[in-house]
Amino acid sequence: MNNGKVRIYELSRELDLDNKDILAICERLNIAVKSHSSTITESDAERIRATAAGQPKRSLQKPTPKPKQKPTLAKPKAPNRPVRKQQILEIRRHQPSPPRPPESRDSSASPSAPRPATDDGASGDNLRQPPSRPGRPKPAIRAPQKPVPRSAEASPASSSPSSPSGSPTSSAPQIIQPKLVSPPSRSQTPKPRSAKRISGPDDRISTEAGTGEPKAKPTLLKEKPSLKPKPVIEVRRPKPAGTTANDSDVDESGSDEVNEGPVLVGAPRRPDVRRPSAPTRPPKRGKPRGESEEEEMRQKASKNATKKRRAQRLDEDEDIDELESGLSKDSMSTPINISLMRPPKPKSRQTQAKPATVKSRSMPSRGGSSRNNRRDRKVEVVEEKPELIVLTNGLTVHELAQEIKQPDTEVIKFLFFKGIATNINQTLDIPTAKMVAEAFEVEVETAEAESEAKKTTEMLDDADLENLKQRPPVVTIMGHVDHGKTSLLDAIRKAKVASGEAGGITQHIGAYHVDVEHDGNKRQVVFLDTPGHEAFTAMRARGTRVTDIAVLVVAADDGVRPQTIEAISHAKAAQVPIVTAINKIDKETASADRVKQELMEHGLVPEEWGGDSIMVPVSAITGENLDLLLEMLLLQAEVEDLNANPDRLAKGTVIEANLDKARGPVATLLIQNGTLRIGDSMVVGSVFGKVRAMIDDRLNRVEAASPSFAVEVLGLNDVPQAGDEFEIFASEKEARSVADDRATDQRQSRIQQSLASRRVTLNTLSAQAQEGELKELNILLKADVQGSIEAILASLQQLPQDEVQIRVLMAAPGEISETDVDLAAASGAVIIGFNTTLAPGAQQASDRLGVDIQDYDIIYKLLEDIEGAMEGLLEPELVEEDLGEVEVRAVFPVRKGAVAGCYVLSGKVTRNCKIRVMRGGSQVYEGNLDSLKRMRDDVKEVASGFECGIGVDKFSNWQEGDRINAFKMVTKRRTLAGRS
Ligand SMILES: Nc1nc2c(ncn2[C@@H]2O[C@H](COP(=O)(O)OP(=O)(O)OP(=O)(O)O)[C@@H](O)[C@H]2O)c(=O)[nH]1
Repeated sequence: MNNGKVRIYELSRELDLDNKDILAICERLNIAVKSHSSTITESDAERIRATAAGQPKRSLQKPTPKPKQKPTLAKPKAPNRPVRKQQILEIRRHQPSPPRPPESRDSSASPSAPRPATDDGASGDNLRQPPSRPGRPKPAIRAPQKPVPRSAEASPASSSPSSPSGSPTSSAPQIIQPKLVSPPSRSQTPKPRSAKRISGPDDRISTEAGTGEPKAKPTLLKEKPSLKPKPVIEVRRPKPAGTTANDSDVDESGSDEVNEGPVLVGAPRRPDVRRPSAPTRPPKRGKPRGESEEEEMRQKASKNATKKRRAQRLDEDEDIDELESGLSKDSMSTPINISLMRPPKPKSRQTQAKPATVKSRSMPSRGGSSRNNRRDRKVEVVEEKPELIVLTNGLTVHELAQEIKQPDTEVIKFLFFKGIATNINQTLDIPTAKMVAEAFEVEVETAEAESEAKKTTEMLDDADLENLKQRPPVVTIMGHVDHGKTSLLDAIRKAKVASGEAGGITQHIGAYHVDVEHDGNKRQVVFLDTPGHEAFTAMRARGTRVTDIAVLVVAADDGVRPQTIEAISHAKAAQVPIVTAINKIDKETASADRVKQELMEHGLVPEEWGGDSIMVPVSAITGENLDLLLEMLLLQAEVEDLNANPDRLAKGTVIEANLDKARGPVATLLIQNGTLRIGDSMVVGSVFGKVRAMIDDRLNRVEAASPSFAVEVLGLNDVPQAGDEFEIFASEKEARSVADDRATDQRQSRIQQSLASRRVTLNTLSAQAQEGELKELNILLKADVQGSIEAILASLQQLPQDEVQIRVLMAAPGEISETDVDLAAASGAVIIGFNTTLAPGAQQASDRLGVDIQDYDIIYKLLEDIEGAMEGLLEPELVEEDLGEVEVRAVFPVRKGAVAGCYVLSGKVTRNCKIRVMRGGSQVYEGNLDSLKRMRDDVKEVASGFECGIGVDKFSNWQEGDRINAFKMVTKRRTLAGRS
């Protein structure tokens, strides 16, 4: 007290209360003070004393109430600051704790350990208390937060050899033993917690505080890179047990720790950081002491601390890992840019994996890792529709949808609008599939071209490889119209075929061979004489598939023309080499160089100009350079290394086929492998045949035909198709069997094709009609008896058929058979059954082929359905529907004209209906009714017997007595009856 003044802190001492308590009292008494150093008057002091009289002394205060005052106390800054110092100081003084573990670099840890039970509640208080107060156990508060018992526990030190298990308070906290060699008996003391702090920032404080060892810690922390976390973790696990101070546990863990002690010393931190769970363990085992609450608090505190530390550590660890992985900091600092292309880290760390993921997605093609590849695949899955698909066979709607990457429903919908009702399992033939694909802007390439190109090689089996012999090249002449293909072939034939033989060739067999002298040997070249330009795309393409070399004829006076380009494309697609014959060089206007120039634009570069394309200027008329052309063909053939195995059963392709009145089916076959002999059993396409006779291109009857030669063959059961392959079988039986199977397949395929393009059901007739495709309804009628048939047919004839005609494909009594279904499928008909049944297999066939079978037992119902189906095909029409009649009884002029005051005579009148204004029997207006009112209100309609006001925008010349006919236009389905 000075001059009658008293300072708060003096008063608090005097009253043995905390400054804050005094301050609180001051506040209550409205005594203005700022802090504990503020002065008050003696009178105020007296008042405070009086008030404080009934207040518990500081030493007796309980922690609980204090927290409430915290906020109040917070104002005075003083109490807050000293917290740390105070903590440490007091810890030292009062720590009755047992011997400090050697590891306790965290001297700070130790203080917490000794805390007696009475500390529990002190947490709140201690913080508020002035630092200098001795005798207070509070400091423990801090301890619990950082208390990292674990490390201590981990380190055997916690149970110092000197201290018996039972005496936790025996040793002073400062004793920090670096040794890990601790005795088995670990004291139950809470010390271990102090060990936890090792990793906490407080550790450092404590270290500085004076423990000798501690200093090493900070170093360790910084040197983390060298630390290896794993071993530490292993070591630490046992700790908790020891921490809890159960003797038995202690012993076990203790032993472990001893063994691994050295590791702990070296790498104490990591474990703490990495194992957040560790701190929670001790409490469980520590319960025995009955300090569960305190334990929990400490754990909480330590958990938080550990979390923070862990976060720090993780960051640090990451850095370490990065260092370990050899990545420089620089490289890590720029990952954002670089990582877009490649993940910077090989390590699988989630936080980094994510960005890598994103990156790899953005640069799918770069991905080198499997993960990236996976993503690439995903991207492919999500891929957009392809530009081109290759179809080798018919395929189902579903398969096609998948091919063109469209939903099944889209394909079905498209087909439906094309009048083809399908389901996803229905097979589409190639033309239909192509149509669909192209509608979805996907180009279609039938596999024909590809397989054609391969055919020549497919003709060879592995077994042939040992017996391969050179064969003549098969050459096709291609080119634009009138460029001289035929003339060239004729010229060659005339020049090379002995006149006697050539003269004998009066019948065209589609192929012929010429003999050429080449390198002193007699060689052959086989020419396929393909049909004229009208069959260019089809037959020429087919020609290339069996062709070894294509001769491109280009008129020197005309140059490259559209079909020239087309021929080049075909040959290239079939990977057939091209030898160009620049024809008509005898003409004055001929310019071979110009042709070469133009051909270069299409990828054919003449050899003489540095390319690899053979070009020979020829004249079919003068015969100039024909030999050279043949030479070049043989040269090219050598390059192609054309071989076949003549010592096997023949295989090849049909060049031409026709039905000869005298000789029956005749086919010109090109043998592509093996040797064809008289008597061979063959299958051509789906046709069986037994070679009865063979005639070569020079009209000679031959017994055998070797590879690359063409012969006319007699003995087939049917006429095959040009382009069909033929194959010889060892036994006739086998050949017949194969032919039968193929015939069945073909039949099936044909049915499906017709089905796909013509399927009709009663329910889909309308759709087809809308497309303008269906003008007739095909019906296949089966009934119980002939009488029913006649009755039904007579009734059907009654139906008006001026727009849609009924076509009865077949009407017969009997059950509906599988054959009926086939017929219906092939002709796009609906089967109508009347009082009849389905034969076995018919239902399955109809399901399979999508044929609609309607069964009736009442004739009028049958007619109704058919009529309905037909009506569905008729365009709907707009018809006028009367609403009512209105009379104008007054005219009210308005701003824009006039409104008619009306009375509804009959029916009704509605807003926006159409009206026709009649006056004296003639129409004065027809149009829309724009406004309809009743008693000034707009209404939707007015019924008969009521008055209303009618306004029309475009008409106001109303007169009393006008009659208004109200009507509306409606769409009506036209009925056949209505049109008869
Ligand atoms: N001056 C001359 N005219 C030729 C030559 N080659 C063909 N011609 C004539 O060109 C015309 C067409 O000859 P073709 O052999 O019919 O031509 P193409 O290419 O077979 O015709 P298409 O079979 O219709 O495609 C005929 O009038 C031939 O006489 C030639 O080398 N010189």
